[in-house]
Order: sequence, then C-alpha cells, then structure tokens
Amino acid sequence: MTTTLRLPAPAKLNRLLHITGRRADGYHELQTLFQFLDHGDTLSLSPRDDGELRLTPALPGVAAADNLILRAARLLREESGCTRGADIHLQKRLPMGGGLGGGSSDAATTLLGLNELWGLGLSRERLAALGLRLGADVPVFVHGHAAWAEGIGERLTPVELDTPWFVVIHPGVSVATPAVFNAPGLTRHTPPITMARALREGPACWHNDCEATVRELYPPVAEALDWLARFAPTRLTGTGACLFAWLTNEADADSILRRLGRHDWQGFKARGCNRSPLHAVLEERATSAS
Ligand SMILES: C[C@](O)(CO)[C@H](O)COP(=O)(O)OP(=O)(O)OC[C@H]1O[C@@H](n2ccc(N)nc2=O)[C@H](O)[C@@H]1O
Ligand SMILES: Nc1ncnc2c1ncn2[C@@H]1O[C@H](COP(=O)(O)OP(=O)(O)OP(=O)(O)O)[C@@H](O)[C@H]1O
Repeated sequence: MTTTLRLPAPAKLNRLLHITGRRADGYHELQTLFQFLDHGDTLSLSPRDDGELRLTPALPGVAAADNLILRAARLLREESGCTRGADIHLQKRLPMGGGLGGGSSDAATTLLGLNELWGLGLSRERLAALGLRLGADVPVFVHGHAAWAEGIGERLTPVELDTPWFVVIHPGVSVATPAVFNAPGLTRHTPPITMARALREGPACWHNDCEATVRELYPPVAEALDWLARFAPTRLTGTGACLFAWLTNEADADSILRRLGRHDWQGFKARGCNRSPLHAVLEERATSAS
C-alpha cells in the first residue's frame, strides 16, 4: 500500500517588519514577528521507488527547476544521500508574491514531509539550515512556532502572540520582493527595539518599513490599505502585496468581507496561530502511530 502524506503549508503574516540595516551581501537586517494562519496550501506526498521527483500541477510562470518544492526535495536528497523519489501534488491557495510566504511554506512542508516519508531522521535544526538556503522565510515554517526574528529573518525566538481573526486582502497585483528591497527610498535604518518592548507595547509600536515604498510602486496596494484601514488597524505583510486587519471577532471579519465587492481584490478570513498547522498534523500522526 502506498503511503500518502497530506500536509498543510500555512501562510504567515509579518505582524511587524522593521528594517534595521543592510549587510555587505545586500540582504537586509530585519526585526519581525512571524505568526501563522489557519489558511494555506496543501501538499500530498507519496514515495516513488524509481527515484523520480514529480510535481503536479505546474505553477503558472514558475519553471519546474525553480519551483521551491522541487528545489527543497532535491536539496534534501543531496544532503542525505537518499535516492528515493516522490509524487507531489500541490493544492495552491496562497497568492504568489503575496507576502504570505506561500513558496517558503511549500518548501518547508516538503522538507518535513519527505524527511518523514523517506525515513531520513534529520533534525528540525538541520532542516531549517537547509531551508535557509532556499529562502529567508523557510526556517520559521520548519520550526513551526510564532517567532520574533532577527538577522535576515533566521534568528528565531518562539513567542506567544494574541490570536485574533484576520481579514487578508490581495489587491490583484504581484509584488517582486527584490524590487522592494532594492528601492532607493526604502527605510533601512529603523532603530532596533528589544523583543521585550515589542511584546509589551504591542501593535502601537509595530509597523512595516516596506509600506511607503510598496505604496509608491504599487498604487493598488495603497488603495487597498486605505480602504481596509477604515474598518480596523491594518498592516502590510512582508513586502506585500497582501495586507491584513485584525479583529476581535469573526463576525466583524465577515462583515468586512461582505463589503469587499471588488472583482480585482480577493479577500479571506483566517485565525492567527502560534503553532503551525503543519506541526499540529505531524504531531497528531506521530501520536497515533505510537
Ligand atoms: C520580506 C520577508 O517576507 C519577511 O518575512 C522575507 O524577508 C523575504 O523572504 P523570502 O521571500 O524568503 O526572500 P528571499 O527569497 O530569501 O530573498 C528574495 C530577495 O529579497 C531580498 N531580501 C530578502 C530578505 C532579506 N532579509 N533581505 C533582502 O534584501 C534580496 O534581494 C533577495 O534576493
Ligand atoms: N511552490 C511555490 N509557490 C509559490 N511561489 C513559488 C514556488 N516556487 C517558486 N516560487 C517563486 O517564488 C516567488 C515568491 O513566492 P511566494 O509565494 O513565497 O511569495 P511571497 O508570499 O511574497 O513570499 P515572501 O513573503 O516570503 O516574500 C513566486 O513569485 C515564484 O516565482
């Protein structure tokens, strides 16, 4: 019987994103608070004995060789010496270039899922280090806990945040992360704050340093930010294009979504989670197997 692992690849939000410097290699030093959503992509993974790695369906505009799922699978094989293959099916829900970390989350789910399916036994630390070679956002998805992050986003301290309802809007444009980080006008020198202060003061001291640049480069994002802020406090996630507002109850989220009514904007509601839905599924599996 073939084992198929069906695993979530949740979205993340950057509840704040402060840029505090730029390294010699061009990457930016940041401070951010990552939190997961109970909404995301789903991957189904089954082993193949002929060594082939197959992914369906193809993602529009992404060559198979560049797909982070296949890159993660190949990296894991190179590092472990494993020669097995896999069939991977991706149910994509997260918009690409949305700031929700969809590609990074798919990569992390692939690393954890194939580690289990192929019986490799690599530690979370080792998988996170491999993930960092694929993207700055991959390690938090591998570790699976809401986190205060520094460095380029890889130095993680687990935190417990409030878990409100969120309304997330995608304003119909795709933002290229490098275009934002390379913009001359980007704020790059926000004074660092301590994690203790960020947690003590809460959203009053949380902002996203990419917002001004993204507003300028992508006017539909600016329009959506202004619209959503009429109802509740609103921020950009990552480098956009998605933005989110937080609400104390689900009914308020529903009420905002009913007013959305624009065909070029897509919106959804989701609950914030401090533990990744991926890790919840993997731990449930481990418990029921023991
Ligand atoms: C903005 C965030 O989403 C916040 O969580 C991430 O820092 C971006 O993470 P990511 O999409 O995994 O980004 P990567 O694929 O590693 O980098 C894409 C490009 O963004 C820029 N980049 C990214 C992360 C970072 N800390 N500094 C950067 O300058 C670099 O030009 C890099 O070539
Ligand atoms: N499996 C994948 N899913 C999504 N994008 C992928 C995948 N593989 C490669 N990519 C490429 O990575 C780019 C960034 O995708 P992603 O969905 O992670 O963006 P994002 O949400 O803006 O990420 P971040 O918040 O980490 O900046 C896409 O535009 C696409 O070209």
